[in-house]
Amino acid sequence: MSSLQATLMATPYSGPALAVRNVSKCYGDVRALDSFALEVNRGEIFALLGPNGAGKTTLIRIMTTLMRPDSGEVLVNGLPIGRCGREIRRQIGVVPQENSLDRYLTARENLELHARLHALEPKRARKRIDEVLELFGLAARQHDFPDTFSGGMQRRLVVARALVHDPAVLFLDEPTTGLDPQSRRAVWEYIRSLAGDMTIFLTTHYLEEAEQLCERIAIMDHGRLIALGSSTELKARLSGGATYEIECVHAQGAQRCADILRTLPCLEELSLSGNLLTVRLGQWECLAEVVSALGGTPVRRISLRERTLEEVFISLTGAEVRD
Ligand SMILES: Nc1ncnc2c1ncn2[C@@H]1O[C@H](COP(=O)(O)OP(=O)(O)OP(=O)(O)O)[C@@H](O)[C@H]1O
Repeated sequence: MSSLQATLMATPYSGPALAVRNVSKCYGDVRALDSFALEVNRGEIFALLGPNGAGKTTLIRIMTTLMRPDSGEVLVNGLPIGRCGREIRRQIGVVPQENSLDRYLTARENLELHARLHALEPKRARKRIDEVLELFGLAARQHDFPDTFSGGMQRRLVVARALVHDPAVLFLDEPTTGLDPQSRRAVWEYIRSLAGDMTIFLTTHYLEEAEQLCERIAIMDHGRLIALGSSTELKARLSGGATYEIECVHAQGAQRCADILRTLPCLEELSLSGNLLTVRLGQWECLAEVVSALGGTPVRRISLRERTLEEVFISLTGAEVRD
């Protein structure tokens, strides 16, 4: 162990779990990360979102010591990736996009192999493997081969494997891609149950997943951080007033209302589908004007349409499909 490692490990660390400072990485002409910066607090569940090709996997590969950045600094629990790779690998758990289980080993043997790779003392390994099998609802199937498992069970086994050595920071790269809604929710429950001491960093294409699990969400695109905050904070960034749905009892009434509402100065957008009107107002204060403009038209419901994280994501990263 170098003197730097010894000094860093001897000092109690109270800073962020992850600190990424001014990191750039190019593949030939492609700039995957461009002066990227981010801090993740200890014990936080944090999501990184971005369209295909935004640079998420590159960033995870750098933070998990699988790749060196061209420039910039990355600290994991205060340890610099360039000089303390081995110690960092001891402190992190990684759930890659692909399941990468050994199909010729049983579920338990997969966990035992991981424990040996991390040089866990056998008695401690046995206890820990029993714990994670129990925690992830896999104890009854521990002697079966992963090929006989459902997609959800295989994913749970991969997460369980990443936890065998009790990491301080857990990286999950698209943890629930390809799972049905029930299995996805089950994985969420397990992830939630880990929250507390462990820092969890996940990437996902499911915006609901980020919203359900994470205290803070970062959105990146073209290798840069473009937004950061809680889902409520991110939604509040969307400008453009308030959107209401007005459900009339009859389609004729909706058409008549649409004609009247179109004359109001505060109306920014209106769409009509059958008996449902969707109106965007410059300010929510104009709702009273809208209600009085409806006159005596029979209306079943007027409701505020909440902004979604997807709207924030699309407004920041554009609507075009990436290759
Ligand atoms: N080994 C590589 N060689 C060349 N270009 C690469 C390599 N790996 C990634 N890239 C490019 O770098 C950019 C960032 O890729 P990266 O895989 O980090 O994005 P991502 O956000 O993880 O995408 P996805 O959501 O599709 O997994 C993309 O333009 C990608 O084509």
